[in-house]
Amino acid sequence: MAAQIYSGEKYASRRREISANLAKRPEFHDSKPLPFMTREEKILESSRKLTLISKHMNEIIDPSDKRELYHLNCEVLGIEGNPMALHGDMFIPALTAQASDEQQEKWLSRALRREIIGTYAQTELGHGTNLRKLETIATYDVDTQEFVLHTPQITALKWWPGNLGKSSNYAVVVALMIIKGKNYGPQTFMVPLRDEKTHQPLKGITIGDIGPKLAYNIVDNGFLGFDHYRIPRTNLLMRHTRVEPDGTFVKPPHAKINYSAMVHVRSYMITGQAIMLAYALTIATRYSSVRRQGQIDTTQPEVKVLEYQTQQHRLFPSIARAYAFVFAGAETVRLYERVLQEVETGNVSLMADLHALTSGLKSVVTHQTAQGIEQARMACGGHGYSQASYISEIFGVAVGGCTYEGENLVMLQQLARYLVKSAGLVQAGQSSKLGPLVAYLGAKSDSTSLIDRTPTPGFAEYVKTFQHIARKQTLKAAQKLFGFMEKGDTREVAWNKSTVELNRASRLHTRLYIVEAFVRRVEEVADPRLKEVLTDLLRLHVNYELLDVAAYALEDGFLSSSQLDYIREQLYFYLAKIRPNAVSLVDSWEFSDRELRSVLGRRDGNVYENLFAWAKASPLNKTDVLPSVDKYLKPLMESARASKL
Ligand SMILES: CCCCCCCCCCC/C=C/C(=O)SCCNC(=O)CCNC(=O)[C@H](O)C(C)(C)COP(=O)(O)OP(=O)(O)OC[C@H]1O[C@@H](n2cnc3c(N)ncnc32)[C@H](O)[C@@H]1OP(=O)(O)O
Ligand SMILES: Cc1cc2nc3c(=O)[nH]c(=O)nc-3n(C[C@H](O)[C@H](O)[C@H](O)COP(=O)(O)OP(=O)(O)OC[C@H]3O[C@@H](n4cnc5c(N)ncnc54)[C@H](O)[C@@H]3O)c2cc1C
Repeated sequence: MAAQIYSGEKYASRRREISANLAKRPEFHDSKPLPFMTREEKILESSRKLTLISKHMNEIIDPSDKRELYHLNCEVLGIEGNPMALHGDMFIPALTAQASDEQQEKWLSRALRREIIGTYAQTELGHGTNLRKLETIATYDVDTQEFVLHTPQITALKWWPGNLGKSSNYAVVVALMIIKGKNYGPQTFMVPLRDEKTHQPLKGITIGDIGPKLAYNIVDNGFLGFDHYRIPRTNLLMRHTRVEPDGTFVKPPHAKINYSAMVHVRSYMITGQAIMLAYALTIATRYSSVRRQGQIDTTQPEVKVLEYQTQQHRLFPSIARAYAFVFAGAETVRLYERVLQEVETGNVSLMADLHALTSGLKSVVTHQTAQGIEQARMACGGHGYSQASYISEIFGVAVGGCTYEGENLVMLQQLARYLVKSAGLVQAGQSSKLGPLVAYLGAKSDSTSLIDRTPTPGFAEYVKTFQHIARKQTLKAAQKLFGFMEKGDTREVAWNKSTVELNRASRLHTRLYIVEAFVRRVEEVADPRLKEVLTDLLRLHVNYELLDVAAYALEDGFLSSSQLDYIREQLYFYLAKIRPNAVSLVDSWEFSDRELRSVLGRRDGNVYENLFAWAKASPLNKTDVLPSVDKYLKPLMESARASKL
């Protein structure tokens, strides 16, 4: 199963080897539980481990293999981030996709060797979503052949970039490029921020950390201001866009090619989110198979809470989603890598498809992941609320994904643009022009679903039902938009009046894609035992998902209420059928205790002993009487007693 999760036995067994290697190297382990550390201690500890990784990485992994590096980071550094998180996730990808060969020679090679540390500085205090209205300006000075970076007002301060605050000495900065008074929109520049030797901010730079956040606090998200700060013309990233010495602008082959670092993260984060969901479910499912409370049969001992149907309903559909997301994530990464290669040869034809797909997936997956993690926390009762479970941290980190790389409700609209265009083609009788991801929009629906007509309906019936729902909603939402426009609204006003419906279409389209990705993967599985378990999980998934969106199919009679009852019964059947495999389904992700960082979710299942040992190790328990008691509580009680006398 691990080979299915990690797209092949090779990487699955490399993960095991890496974990086993690290188990023998205590210097790579957390020196104490992260929840017992202050933010400063966590940053120091993370930097220590980062240095070890840099020194010894070649002994443990193949550093050219991104997935091996990812696993090493998960084991050693964990999810709370590290001082070079953005260096790997965005700075290097931005240089790879946007710097010319010459620029790569100069900067990328140094970045890869970790001679410099970089980040991606785009968001500002006043603007994150609407990139065209960023306020940091880069004005070209023809005489000196330099760009002058400037922060004209407080809202133009860069705000949020990870590792900008304290760690990075370079950034890929996004600023509006002005040449001879003309605004050429957001462009990307390589900008030195700190002295390479002293790490002091360079003259003209104001920089610092933005303070603690919900989670992800090892990362020093930062602020940055420029005071007429000069960089050479050749610091504009020039793989696709160029500015000649005389200020002539050479257009890129695609207007949004500069957005590639964002598309990179959106493509990879689907897998990252699946893994965080699987972390929380591993903890909650293991704990639920240890925790005994209440009886189902009063003549029998108390049961494991995992025997309750409600607990299964709380956890198992999310287990199925984690599998679905990791399968969809693998497809997204393959598409991203293909588009990256094609863009190199000047072929930008798939950029729009990739953008639409990743915009939708990013939004749906992060939302459902956050919901699933929060349910996993509640599934652990009181102990889920303790940081010993580590689920609150996992939630805090994962839910950030709903906001970063484009706020979810905004990104759903990007997919909706694509769907509306496709609906326009259908309306115009040009369905043959639809891309493969939306070809179903041009097909004709059956009048009713056949879901309950055979003893075990094939997945095709479910897919057809999801297609029917997504098609109906897309055409309806597009019709709403076109209707407002026909009545005289501008496209923008009409769009705003239709966005709730448009975003519903985007979600349904994306959920259909996820179901199809799951079906595609299960169909490929050769081993019959594995196929049976995955098929059960997929059956649980399609029934749960369909029930969740059934209103769309009930309203036009595509599904009948008796079919809905059938779907419900199928769901309950598969909850029970999956129960004996539940712990194995989470164990198959093969997370070591080190990677999971959860006292509650440890593989040994000694929950109570582990929790007690953890509590005793809490810094508050180092002394019996705290200074706060000596200083305040004792005098308070003493004066109360004295006044009574
Ligand atoms: C291995 C690692 C894995 C784990 C990773 C975890 C790491 C976590 C670290 C967290 C780091 C976080 C970093 C950040 O958050 S960086 C900042 C991210 N910021 C955003 O995402 C901003 C969101 N806003 C935007 O992207 C754009 O402004 C937006 C797309 C919303 C609009 O842009 P714009 O106004 O320029 O465009 P329009 O809406 O007018 O659309 C015009 C057309 O352009 C098309 N388009 C837009 N973007 C793209 C693209 N990227 N590629 C292709 N095409 C694009 C759009 O669809 C329109 O097309 P049509 O006119 O044909 O409809
Ligand atoms: C953990 C974390 C890490 C980050 N790391 C980085 C980084 O490394 N580099 C970087 O540059 N940035 C980073 N960011 C910033 C992040 O990319 C932005 O916060 C994000 O893109 C959202 O933009 P915003 O803050 O402007 O939200 P806003 O756009 O202000 O969103 C506020 C509300 O307005 C709504 N809204 C906005 N526009 C529209 C619209 N057109 N239609 C309908 N509704 C709309 C949104 O849906 C939302 O409900 C990070 C953020 C976080 C939380």
